[in-house]
Amino acid sequence: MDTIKLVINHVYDFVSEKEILQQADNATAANKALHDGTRAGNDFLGWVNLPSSVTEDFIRDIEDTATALRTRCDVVVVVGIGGSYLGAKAVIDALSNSFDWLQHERKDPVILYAGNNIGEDYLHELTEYLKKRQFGIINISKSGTTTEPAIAFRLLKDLLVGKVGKEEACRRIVAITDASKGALRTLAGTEGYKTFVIPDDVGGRYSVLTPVGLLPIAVAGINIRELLRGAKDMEEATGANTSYEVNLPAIYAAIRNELYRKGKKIEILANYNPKLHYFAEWWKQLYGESEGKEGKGIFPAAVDFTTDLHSMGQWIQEGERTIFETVLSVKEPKENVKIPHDEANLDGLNFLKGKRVDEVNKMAELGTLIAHVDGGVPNILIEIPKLSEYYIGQLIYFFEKACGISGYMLDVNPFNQPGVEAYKRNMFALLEKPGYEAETKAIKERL
Ligand SMILES: O=P(O)(O)OC[C@H]1O[C@H](O)[C@H](O)[C@@H](O)[C@@H]1O
Repeated sequence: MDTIKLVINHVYDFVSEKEILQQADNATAANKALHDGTRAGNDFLGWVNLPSSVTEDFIRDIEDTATALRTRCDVVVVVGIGGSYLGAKAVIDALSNSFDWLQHERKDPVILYAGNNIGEDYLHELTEYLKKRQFGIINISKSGTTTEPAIAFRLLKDLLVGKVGKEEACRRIVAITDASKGALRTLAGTEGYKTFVIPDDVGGRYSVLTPVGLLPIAVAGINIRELLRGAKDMEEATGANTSYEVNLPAIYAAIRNELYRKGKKIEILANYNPKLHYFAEWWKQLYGESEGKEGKGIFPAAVDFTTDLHSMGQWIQEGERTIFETVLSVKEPKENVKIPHDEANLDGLNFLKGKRVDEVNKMAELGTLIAHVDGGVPNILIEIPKLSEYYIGQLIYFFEKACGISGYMLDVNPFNQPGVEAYKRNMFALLEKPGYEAETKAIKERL
């Protein structure tokens, strides 16, 4: 299999090869536990064999539904928060033209997002824009009770029904939620929306290869078969019996845990391709919610280079030495752009004439890697041959698998997120939600 590569020699000044090898048993046991279901959170392991268990009927259903939405809509709004939108946005942004929404004579609908914030102006501006468009909605919520998407969906549904009538609106709304529980399931049943199920044993942040990610991705015109093929190949290459030396997620998980033990408390995921910005946002949720608990866990941060070398670069080079970097390096860009000659040469850059822009980017990447390692920042490199469905599929499964292994090596349950409830309880108490009377009284006394 042609594959993404893990380059680890730039951590050796901080964690030795021997120390990495010493983690073989731990990492392999953690990987095995994900397959055997013998550790905490074993009711949320549906993602482990997901790529290899997808059926042709399922893919067709997704593709047919996507075609129906594509036929009726110029714009499709993905309503969801956290794991219910980040995976789709990560993949769509990685594989689409950067100026996608500005293209005229489009063949694919524009994908917009709502329900991932409670911004009043955002919702106003979105609904104003949609008044003039033929739009549809993919409403995604695993629990079916999350406040942010529920508010956005109320507004968008009202707008759509008012614009095209109940019957047509029903053809343009798809709900993706739990098989039986939650308000969204009930609503979809009453209204007769087309629905897809988020499997019980797949948590939100591991759900990009379920309809949660696949439907919006297919609507955007991206090949989900290739995405799944990449993920499946990575699933096969990282099975329970794969030996540690060639098990990329196990090695990555082991290194980051060793670095953490040595005081590297923050991991910065860096990219040199602006299309990967949201991939890092997806990764942040995956690792942040999975590992940040019980007073433990690496803090996942992200930067876009070279953009952020002109802002965060100073901190990374010379700030507190508690960080390490994981760099996403895309080998081959899709296009070929050469730097032109300039007669006046006022910027002094004629020495670059005729060189590809990517050559400059690659030298910035190499120069930064050397500078950061010299400055005390260990670097892990993930080489991606090119941004394609197939390799993004590999990368998704790689990071999911590594996250499960890493969480078990840290001795936490990587599949729950109890801490997320704290703000919700306070918000509901402050909003005087029925049933929260005692909490309302208690919180108001503190104000
Ligand atoms: O899909 P939903 O149930 O609406 O949840 C959406 C998101 O919000 C929750 O509060 C969790 O912290 C996330 O893990 C989840 O992805």
